[in-house]
Amino acid sequence: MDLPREFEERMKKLLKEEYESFIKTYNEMKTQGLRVNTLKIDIDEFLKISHFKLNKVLWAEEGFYYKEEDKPGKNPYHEAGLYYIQEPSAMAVGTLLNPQPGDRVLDLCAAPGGKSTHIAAKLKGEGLLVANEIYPARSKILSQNIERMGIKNCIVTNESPQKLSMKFKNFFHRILVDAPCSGEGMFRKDPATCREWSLDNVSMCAQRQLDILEEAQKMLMPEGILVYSTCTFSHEENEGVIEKFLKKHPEFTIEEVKGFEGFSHGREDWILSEELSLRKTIRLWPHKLKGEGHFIAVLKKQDGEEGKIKNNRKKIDKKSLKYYYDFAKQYLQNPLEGYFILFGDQLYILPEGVPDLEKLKVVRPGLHLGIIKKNRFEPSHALALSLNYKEVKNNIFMDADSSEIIAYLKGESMYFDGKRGWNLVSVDGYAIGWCKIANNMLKNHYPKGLRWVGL
Ligand SMILES: C[S@@+](CC[C@H](N)C(=O)[O-])C[C@H]1O[C@@H](n2cnc3c(N)ncnc32)[C@H](O)[C@@H]1O
Repeated sequence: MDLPREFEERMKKLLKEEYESFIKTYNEMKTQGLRVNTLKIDIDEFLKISHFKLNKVLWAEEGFYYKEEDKPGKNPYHEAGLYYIQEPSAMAVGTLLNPQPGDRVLDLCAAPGGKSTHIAAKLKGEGLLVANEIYPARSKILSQNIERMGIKNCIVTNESPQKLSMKFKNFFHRILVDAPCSGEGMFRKDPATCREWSLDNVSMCAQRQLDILEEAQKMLMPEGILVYSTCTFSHEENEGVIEKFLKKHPEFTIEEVKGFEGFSHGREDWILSEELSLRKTIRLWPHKLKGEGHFIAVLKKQDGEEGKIKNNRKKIDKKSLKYYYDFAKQYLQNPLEGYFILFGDQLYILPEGVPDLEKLKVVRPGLHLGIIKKNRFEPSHALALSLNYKEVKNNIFMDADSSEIIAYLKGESMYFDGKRGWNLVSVDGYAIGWCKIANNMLKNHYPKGLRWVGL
């Protein structure tokens, strides 16, 4: 790989005798991983049904290395949300954040959603996840990934950290700042980051990271946990940012966390700091473990006030839900219930404990159920992916290695002898989308934007 000269020189100076083994990794293959979505399938069952050649990632029980030839990105199980393709080192962040069912968690820099979907799996459907992304186009991709993984208790916002912190004062039990960074740890995975690297950019990133952390800390409850992570090696963006943050916020301390084989500690000596607790931060190096470069700091807020959040939301008039209930009676074993909310004609169920979202740009205020049309209800793709086939009355089952499932994913209509009306299509028993049956024809409702092309 063609690395920036200044980057190589810096790393040589810092790593000294370790440099040779570090630099050799750039001639090796990048590591690739997938994380089983335990919201939909348990790990043993996944290992039984998938024919991938997988090896365990040490620091994430749901994480596995896969082999390129298995092409897990182009597989019906992927579309059914049975796993998320995630760089193995990145899985350490969810492990160390360690969210508990019932927690309120904020993922402040969330797109495309690797860590958010990991957090959601750990919440096991209980509690609240707010997944935020500042760029509109990226927030849509984040929302799609949340939906594919069948997550019900997540709202997706498209806001700046400043705007969010005005709303959610001292509200979250756990916050993740997976900060935008110079990406030095991802050069093998993403050569574009390598081309864009400069020392000026490193400094700019460090300032932006501090600004983001400043907003994040306002939203954390006392005793809450704030995890800061980057995928870069630069000490300015790692130990440097944490040192500056702690100086300004003595109410935070660095937590001692469970290490895993291959993890290294932070380098306070690289920023000439006497703050020895910086050693408790974690570094993941490609020459010491099977993964790309990462930095993780787990911080705890010792004191402060707990926030009170108002919720003046009016309950929705049940009459406007008539078409939803007609649909649910005809097609679901039991109607999904909860706190309903209508955004225009789009119907959602809000997760529990969501405060008033007024004045925020909300991409997805919870589980999208569908659209209330003039005289009927049309179920959403998100609803399909959040269901188990046992919750639905009409089902169509397809095998993962059948030509039918490929045709379905390509958006084709086909002859099919099934029950009239809406049917849930499943691959090996895992929901993948809707179709409608009429006159022995299957009308395909797999979303246009997700359809497979060129196979
Ligand atoms: C490292 S990526 C996040 C990856 C994500 N957590 C995951 O695991 O899939 C950082 C994200 O921060 C966003 N970002 C950029 N500038 C930002 C800012 N000023 N405030 C908050 N987020 C920002 C980027 O658009 C990007 O999506």
